Amino acid sequence: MSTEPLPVADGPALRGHLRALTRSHRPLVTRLFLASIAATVVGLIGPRILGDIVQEALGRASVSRIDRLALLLLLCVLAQALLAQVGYLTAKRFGETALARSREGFVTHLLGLPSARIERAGTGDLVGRASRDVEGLRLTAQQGVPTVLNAGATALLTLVALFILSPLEGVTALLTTPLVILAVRRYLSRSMAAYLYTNSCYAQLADTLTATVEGSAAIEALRLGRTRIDAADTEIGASYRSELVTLGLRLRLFPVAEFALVAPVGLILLVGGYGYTRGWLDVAQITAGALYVQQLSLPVNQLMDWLDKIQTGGAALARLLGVGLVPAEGGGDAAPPAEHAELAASQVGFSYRPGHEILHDIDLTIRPGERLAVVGPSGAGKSTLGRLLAGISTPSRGQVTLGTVPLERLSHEDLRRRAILVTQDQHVFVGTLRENLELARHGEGDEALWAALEAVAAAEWARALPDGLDTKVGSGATELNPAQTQQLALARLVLADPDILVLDEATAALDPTSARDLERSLAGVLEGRTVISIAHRLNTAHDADRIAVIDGGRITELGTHDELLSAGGGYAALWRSWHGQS
Ligand SMILES: Nc1ncnc2c1ncn2[C@@H]1O[C@H](COP(=O)(O)OP(=O)(O)OP(=O)(O)O)[C@@H](O)[C@H]1O
Repeated sequence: MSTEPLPVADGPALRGHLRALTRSHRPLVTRLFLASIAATVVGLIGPRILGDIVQEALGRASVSRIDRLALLLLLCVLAQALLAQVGYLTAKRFGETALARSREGFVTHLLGLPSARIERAGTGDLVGRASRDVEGLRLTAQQGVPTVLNAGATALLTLVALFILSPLEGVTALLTTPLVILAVRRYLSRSMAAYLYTNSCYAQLADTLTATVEGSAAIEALRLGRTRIDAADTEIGASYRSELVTLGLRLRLFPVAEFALVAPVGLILLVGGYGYTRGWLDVAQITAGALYVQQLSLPVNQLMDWLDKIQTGGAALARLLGVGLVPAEGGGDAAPPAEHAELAASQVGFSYRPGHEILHDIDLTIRPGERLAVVGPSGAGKSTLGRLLAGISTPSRGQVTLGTVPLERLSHEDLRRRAILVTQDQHVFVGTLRENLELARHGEGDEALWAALEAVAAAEWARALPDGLDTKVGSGATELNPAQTQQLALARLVLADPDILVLDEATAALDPTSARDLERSLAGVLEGRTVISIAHRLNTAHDADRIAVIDGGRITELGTHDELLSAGGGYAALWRSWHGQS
């Protein structure tokens, strides 16, 4: 199945996000820079003092003067360690805050994603972003940001100190810099795309593995094991090749960087020696200069090392921010229509893929409190129509309105209060039975929760649970069977108390007797609400006020059971054959 990955934020969007983050944490960033600058400045005094000690020793100065200089040197080292620690902790705090904000933004956008868009993206893409990318960003934010900010400030200030000490030595230290700039530019021009590609390869691999695990029963039945292994091998091969590309980029960068760091120390000594013979430099300057250049290698090495990991973190952040580029669904701000408004579809068409319309020209008005059954052959478009009438999907053309308001213009909360879809695929969340019920409506007392369970004939088994409402249910705890899971979903629906219910084969997971029992007990609960039942048992249709027959994505018949029977069309034939059989 072809997927359409979620978007990825581009460079300007990424920079905008980082700028906004920095602006919103200005005091923290200011403290970070002040601490880094202070640590570096104090650190730069050390080599200078060491140079003076050498100079004094050569000049046969008194031992007490050298002692004083040594004590000063010790104080400088201690002060530098202390300030560097403050800088590192501040940077870590900034990194953690940035990580938390990015994660929160990601989760918020994720929850607002239209379900149809998630389906098109495939689970692997989302799982990859939520796991591998979040982890990549965590590493960068927790370790990379503090290291890079500190190392950057240290390298810059060390260079400034070198120029103040001796411009000749400063220029000498920069002789190999163009080489590094060229290598880094070459690396950066390719690395972001390469890391993005690597991440997408892993997402594709996760997709294939997830689909294999989910479909394991079908794969075993159809003997498709070899095909799935081959598919996974292909994805692993692509991931491996993408890793080779990024490894090649790193292998071309690091040797150049190493040379560019080692060479200036030798150059400074050469130039220093020549300068000393010509009287341009003294021994203190040469000693301090060589130590500064040596001192530069640690932050520059750290920067080089993290350049790579920052790219991975940047690619991860671009993918996390990309989720926010998909317009959220149900974000409408229209005023909710009056209670018990009419639900109407007018000239509705719907396509999952452009150019492949599934529903055509649907015109349907459902009165408040009406019970409508939707029947038709498999693949006719019944579930799709149910999703449109519950506001889960938005029509590709035409409108579904509640009163006068199109459903997509209602806010999430208003829509959830007014229309709910219940399908046969229900989920038990890991937690207590109470928590599972409270998902529908928070803060209800036990009485209301039991009344809801009672309404769907679930109270008996719920009371038999070891801790009643406080029993842990779901995977790894007390497992509920399909019938109980469905009853739990219906109990949630009773609590949510919407005007409109769309039941998409909601009782299909139950055996016929339990289904009929449940439908009977639900009848009281459904009283007064608009109910659209997508039915595969024709008795549901028989009990409805009206029946819509869908065939080939169109409403082919619409009327009461008796009207459709006397019309002698497809429904009448279906009813006769079903009734004959039963
Ligand atoms: N997520 C999807 N992406 C692409 N096509 C889809 C998707 N869901 C359904 N379809 C296609 O849309 C058409 C209508 O599907 P739908 O599930 O609405 O029919 P249905 O009448 O409810 O079928 P059934 O009774 O078998 O559930 C089918 O051809 C189906 O393959």
